[in-house]
Amino acid sequence: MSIIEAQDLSYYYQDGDQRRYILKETSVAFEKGKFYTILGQSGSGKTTFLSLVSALEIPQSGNVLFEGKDIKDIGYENYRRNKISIIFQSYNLIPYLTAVENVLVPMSITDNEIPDNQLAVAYNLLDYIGIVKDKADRTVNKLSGGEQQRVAIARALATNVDVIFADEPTGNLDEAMEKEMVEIFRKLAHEHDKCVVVVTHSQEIAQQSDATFYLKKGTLSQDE
Ligand SMILES: Nc1ncnc2c1ncn2[C@@H]1O[C@H](COP(=O)(O)OP(=O)(O)OP(=O)(O)O)[C@@H](O)[C@H]1O
Repeated sequence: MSIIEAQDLSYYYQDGDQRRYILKETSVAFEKGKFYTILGQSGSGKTTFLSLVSALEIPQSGNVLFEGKDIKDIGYENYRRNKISIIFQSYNLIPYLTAVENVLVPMSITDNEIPDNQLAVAYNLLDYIGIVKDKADRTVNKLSGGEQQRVAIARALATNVDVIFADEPTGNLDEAMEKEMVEIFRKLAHEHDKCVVVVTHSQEIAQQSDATFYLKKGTLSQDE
């Protein structure tokens, strides 16, 4: 069964008296244990799509289901806080906190069960993603872009959710770092049974994923 399902999603903005559709009755389903990519030209609506499936925006019509249940009924805030994580191109970390403090933040606001030894869990997560203790204790503005994105991935894992959305996560990183990030996403899907959905411009990343969807004219499909 799919963990995330978009059903007939439509999203438009009003341009004078015209409705400009970014997404038009598009449907797609994602499963656990798989690493998906979404490709599409600039302005095709990829970020908009991620915003809808992560409940940062609400579609004018259509539904998003999580484990078969409409996220409207789960509650948008509950869904955002407890069911999914988002990784952004610009990391969106809190710059004056250390790496480990950034990872602790979502643990303090989720309703999901988190072990008592949160600090140890946070250090472990960072270590797993390649941030050793010395770097974990640095304020994040003293880390490189690649290191900051690792912290953002560790933060995304902190609440133990099954679904990870990422919007151009390697957009600010060099090729070597991009490869390492892709390895992490593959591992999260294949070894930790996460559902990982990555929006990207990179054909190379798409080739490494289990399935690629192309966003064109408001519709997602597996055909180029
Ligand atoms: N509220 C809005 N008002 C006007 N235009 C909007 C609004 N929301 C989105 N758009 C436009 O919709 C289009 C789709 O935007 P979106 O950011 O989803 O595309 P994208 O595929 O992620 O692009 P990129 O690859 O460049 O990040 C863009 O042309 C954007 O300017």
